[in-house]
Amino acid sequence: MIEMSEVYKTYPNGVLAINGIDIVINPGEFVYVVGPSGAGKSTFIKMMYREEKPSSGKIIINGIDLSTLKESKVPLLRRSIGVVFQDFKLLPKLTVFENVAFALEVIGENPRNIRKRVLDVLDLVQLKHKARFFPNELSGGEQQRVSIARSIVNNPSVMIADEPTGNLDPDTSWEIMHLFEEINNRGTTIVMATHNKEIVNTLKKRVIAVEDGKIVRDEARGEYGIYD
Ligand SMILES: Nc1ncnc2c1ncn2[C@@H]1O[C@H](COP(=O)(O)OP(=O)(O)OP(=O)(O)O)[C@@H](O)[C@H]1O
Repeated sequence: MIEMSEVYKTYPNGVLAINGIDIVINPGEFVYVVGPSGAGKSTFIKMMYREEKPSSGKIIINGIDLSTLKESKVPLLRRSIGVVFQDFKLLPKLTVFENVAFALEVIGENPRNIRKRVLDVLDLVQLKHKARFFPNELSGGEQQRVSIARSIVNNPSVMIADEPTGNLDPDTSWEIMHLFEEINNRGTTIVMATHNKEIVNTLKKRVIAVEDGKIVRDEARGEYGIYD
């Protein structure tokens, strides 16, 4: 479960990015975060994986209180949260297999388990046959599928995605969305910031709209709204 209460965030330059947010996201939900550019969507989701800290308020993820979480415990939190970005963030000098395996190597998993788990998730994203390729040998959609595989290899209960289809063409965006749906159907909670109106209005999910750092709309099967 994700819970925020009375969360505010002011950046060091004085910008008030989050202006009082209260929200509960239950296990297994699929939530879109929408709103105009600069509304605070990225800040909102960055606080969920402790990329940013709130200036005040409480954030609890899977029972972990992020406001009191020590810096040394952040890696532990990140293991229960998969993160996917618009620009994939793959390591260019590592193969597809190595990019995905990396997340398990750092936690000291044994090599046999790593191999099995990595091949399982590459199978899920249909890229097992490209395990030895390097990121620059893949299309954008394939790179995003690798980054999704990497984000779920630890079996996280929560997946956070910031504009995951932002760099992809419409057909590829749909493929990626179907993959997210499949992952969600297996029980993973998904919170996704997106500007993709067509997807939000077609693949109906809970919609949280953020404007000026506040939640202005929260609907069970919502619409994108009138943002660009
Ligand atoms: N690191 C930072 N330091 C200072 N101000 C920031 C920082 N990151 C974001 N901001 C500001 O905080 C506000 C919210 O930004 P945020 O990136 O959360 O918006 P967003 O809704 O994700 O926008 P977009 O849709 O364009 O990605 C904006 O005014 C932005 O300029």
